[in-house]
Amino acid sequence: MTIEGRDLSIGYPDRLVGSGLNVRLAEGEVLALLGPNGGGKTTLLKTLLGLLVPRRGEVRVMDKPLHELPIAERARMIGYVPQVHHGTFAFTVESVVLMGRTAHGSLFAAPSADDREISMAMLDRFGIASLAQRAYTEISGGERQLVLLARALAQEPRFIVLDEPTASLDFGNQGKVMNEIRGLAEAGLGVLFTTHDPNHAMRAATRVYLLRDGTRLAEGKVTDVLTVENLEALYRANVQTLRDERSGGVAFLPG
Ligand SMILES: Nc1ncnc2c1ncn2[C@@H]1O[C@H](COP(=O)(O)OP(=O)(O)OP(=O)(O)O)[C@@H](O)[C@H]1O
Repeated sequence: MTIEGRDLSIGYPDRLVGSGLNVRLAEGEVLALLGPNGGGKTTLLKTLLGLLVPRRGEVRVMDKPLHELPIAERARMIGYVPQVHHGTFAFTVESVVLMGRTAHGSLFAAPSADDREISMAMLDRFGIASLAQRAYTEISGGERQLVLLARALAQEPRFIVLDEPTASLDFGNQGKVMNEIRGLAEAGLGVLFTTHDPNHAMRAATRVYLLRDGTRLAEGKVTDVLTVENLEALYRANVQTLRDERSGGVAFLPG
């Protein structure tokens, strides 16, 4: 099963952001999308999710046009973790996660015991079960990011799309989320995430897609594409590497 964007032109009513984009995400793989600020990553994600209409080309899920899939089926198929937001209404954290379960029942039905159990298990998975009865508007940015992750997983989708999932997280939680992403792919989900840290792509992704000015700069296996040359071209900045003598692993440093 795949999500596929074919020959996509992406953008907003008054602005073309990118064109000629072909993206494919299969179950069981992790695709990392990297690129400079304003390069089009979020616009591409939203187009693949059907939140923005492509100006050209099409998005297909399971080889059917995305727009032909009923909304409820889309919700069961694809989970989305947007860039962290503040929230307007003071829902409890548990209620926010339970919203992920509406993909599996009626929007207006009361949550079942199963829904509550799954939601609490997801909060526990990210070490934030103690926040369940707190107001979503009164927790930290990093905590909100973990709640949104828990909500997307409570949805039990086949694909999960994450926009900068580690942006507000502390060092420990960044590692936890990277491990979680790998675990999800091992469990058979297809995962697409954006990041500003090539090291996170190195840790968690099977493939990477480099996007600059709405154009694909390179795409392929992590070890082939994450090179100093490609990263310097992507960010128009100097990049250095640190090599660990024992493991042979490489880390990238900006500047
Ligand atoms: N709602 C909008 N209407 C018009 N233009 C927009 C809108 N949102 C973003 N843009 C523009 O589209 C371009 C791509 O933005 P996008 O958010 O996709 O970039 P990004 O790669 O996700 O950036 P960042 O890394 O800073 O989050 C930018 O030039 C941005 O100013």
